[in-house]
Amino acid sequence: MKKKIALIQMDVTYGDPKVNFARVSKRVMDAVQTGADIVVLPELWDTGYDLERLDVLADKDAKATIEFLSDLAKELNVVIVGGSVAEQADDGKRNTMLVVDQNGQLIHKYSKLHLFQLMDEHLHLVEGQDEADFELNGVPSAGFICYDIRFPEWLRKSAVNGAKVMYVVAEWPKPRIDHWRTLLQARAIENQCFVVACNRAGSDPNNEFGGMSLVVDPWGEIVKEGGSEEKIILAEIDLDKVDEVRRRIPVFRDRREEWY
Ligand SMILES: O=C(O)CCC(=O)C(=O)O
Repeated sequence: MKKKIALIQMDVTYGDPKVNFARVSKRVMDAVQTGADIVVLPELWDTGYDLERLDVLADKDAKATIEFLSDLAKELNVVIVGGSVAEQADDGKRNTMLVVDQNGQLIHKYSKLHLFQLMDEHLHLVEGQDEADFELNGVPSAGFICYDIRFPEWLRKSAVNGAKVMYVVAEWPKPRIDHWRTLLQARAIENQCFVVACNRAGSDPNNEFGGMSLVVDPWGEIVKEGGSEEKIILAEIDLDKVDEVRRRIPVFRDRREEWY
């Protein structure tokens, strides 16, 4: 089964959801023109890392964002792996991923499990308590947010549960972009699945972001990769490759679970 996926490697205007919603609308329309079945947005595409002002900026229960993404998905008949947005939940603010299908149904909501202290997330956000796994039109999938990829055991859990595609959304800074690429390739190789990773471009008052969104296949080969600028990256993936690689080197059969 083949799927066309567009990664929207976009800039994010700091602390200005209105501008960012308009930008996403336009970019998703452009992505659909390229023939994509699935579009992927980056992390915190609504507010950027303006964490100090989340009291006024965060979306209550992500309600307005869910409505916006659902309408867009339904109108354009496309799945949106909606990056993440700043959510005002009952117990605090969260960095929350939303996935809507082509009918506009919300099929997954996941708040970032591992907060990144280097960018002060722990001072402003509460940790997520959600599972990463979801099923997208019959395909076992999982979603992760940025720093999550430094925790291989967290992604492994989803692979053991059967995930064939792992979506990663990020605002990953340029100075550590080599880590980004290496970690994503490693996660794809060890879990023998597709890794579809969308990072933002541009900069904010504190960081320059690295772009380099990429799609890695279950053998670790790079299917498509962006540069550092704003860009829509279109990749075609063949899901049969997951079973092919898992048959060739049956890592999941050979695991010695009793030892770890
Ligand atoms: O782990 C890193 O180096 C970057 C993580 C990050 O930027 C984030 O989680 O927002």
